[in-house]
Amino acid sequence: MKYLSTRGRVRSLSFKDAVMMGLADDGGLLLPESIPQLTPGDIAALEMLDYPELAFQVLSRFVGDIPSADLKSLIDRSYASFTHPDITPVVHHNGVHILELFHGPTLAFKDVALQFLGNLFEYLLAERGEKMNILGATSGDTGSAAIYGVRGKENINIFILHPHRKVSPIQELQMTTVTDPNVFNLAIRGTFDDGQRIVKEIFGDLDFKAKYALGAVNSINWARVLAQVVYYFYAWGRVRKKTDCREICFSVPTGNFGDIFAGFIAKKMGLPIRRLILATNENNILTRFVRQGDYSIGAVSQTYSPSMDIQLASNFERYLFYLYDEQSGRVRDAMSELASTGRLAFTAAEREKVAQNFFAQAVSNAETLETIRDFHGKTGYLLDPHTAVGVRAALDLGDGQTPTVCLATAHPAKFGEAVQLAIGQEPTRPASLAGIEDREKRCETIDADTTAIKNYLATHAL
Ligand SMILES: N[C@@H](CCOP(=O)(O)O)C(=O)O
Repeated sequence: MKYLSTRGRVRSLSFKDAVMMGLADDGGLLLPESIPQLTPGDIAALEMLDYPELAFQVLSRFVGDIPSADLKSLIDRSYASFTHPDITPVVHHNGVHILELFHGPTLAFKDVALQFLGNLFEYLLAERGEKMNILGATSGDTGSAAIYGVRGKENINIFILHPHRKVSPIQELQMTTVTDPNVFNLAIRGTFDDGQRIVKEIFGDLDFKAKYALGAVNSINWARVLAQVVYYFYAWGRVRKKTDCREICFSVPTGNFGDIFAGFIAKKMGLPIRRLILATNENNILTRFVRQGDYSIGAVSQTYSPSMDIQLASNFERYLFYLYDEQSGRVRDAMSELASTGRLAFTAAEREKVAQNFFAQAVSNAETLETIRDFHGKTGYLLDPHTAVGVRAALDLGDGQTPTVCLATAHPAKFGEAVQLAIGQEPTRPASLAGIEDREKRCETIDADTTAIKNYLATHAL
């Protein structure tokens, strides 16, 4: 399996080189040259595998250059830190199937890929005798998951930018209370979009990237998306066992388009996904794209689901590559139009193609709280605000026949304020959060300025 860039100027990379490159050197995002196709028989054979074995079966179709025993061992170690024996269990309430993705060390779906990526980086660096400085941006969940994935690891420093006072208090503490010497938290005076832009600008300076051996943990890194493809297959097997369904829908709360793009890849591989329901909060650029063909960047709003407070979705570029029939020249033109005008428009034929894969809904703050309250009232099950956005969209857009799996992307305890507003009491905290407010903290506040961040990196890099 070889990898190419959406912008067409990087080709024929091995999986390992694609992981190390992170953002493609031509500014695009890396994708496999072809998507492995599974027959119904292949899919049936995956249905009841346990999570690590399933992960091995899915990943090995995309990874051509890591010996099987090593890949298996990386996968096993990555999921050993999860607190649920099923890793990503599916629970069923009131006809809604909920895929719980929050049983990793930082209580969000990001752990599923970032525990693996942390171990993979360690493995590749040891093999190459190299060091790495990871640079990432977070709107709340990627940061702590990435930090936990590499804290204390040799030959890796990690620098995470989060928007100052725009993540939940628990999300902030999960990052800033990790005081291992290789972890650097930077609270930027700006939004997540500023952080993501800065990260891309710095990766785009190829001399700087090479000099400081930069590595990417955001979903610009293909390994992130790939590891997330696995749980779509996992949920399919569990829901099929329960309902004997022939097709399935997924409702995915999304901001950066990475999680739902993983579902799109699963569908391209042959998983019988009838609908991918894209659920946004009031930052509704992706919903406007699906519903009206209007992809125009607005100002970022702060909502009760801060991890999705994003305008410019990174992985949208990967989707454009397929929407434009894999013509990288068209992707290049679109990305430069977006950079200069802040918007993209789509033809009727393109909109029709989008509609074959996606339904979309934007869920307001008030609807988010209402959904947490109603669902809790009816079932006793507590949704976090991001999951509530997805559940609301699923209830409104499901076809009433095909089972819909809602991705539960985070534990409600990460968002105490929203839960308190919805049901009048704080969520019960898992053991990992006990006393988190009292722990030592380390974080610096810095302007959302590329040069300032580069200077910081140059001073603190390995
Ligand atoms: N929602 C994310 C934003 C970064 O997205 P990523 O998937 O590219 O890492 C977060 O919680 O940080």
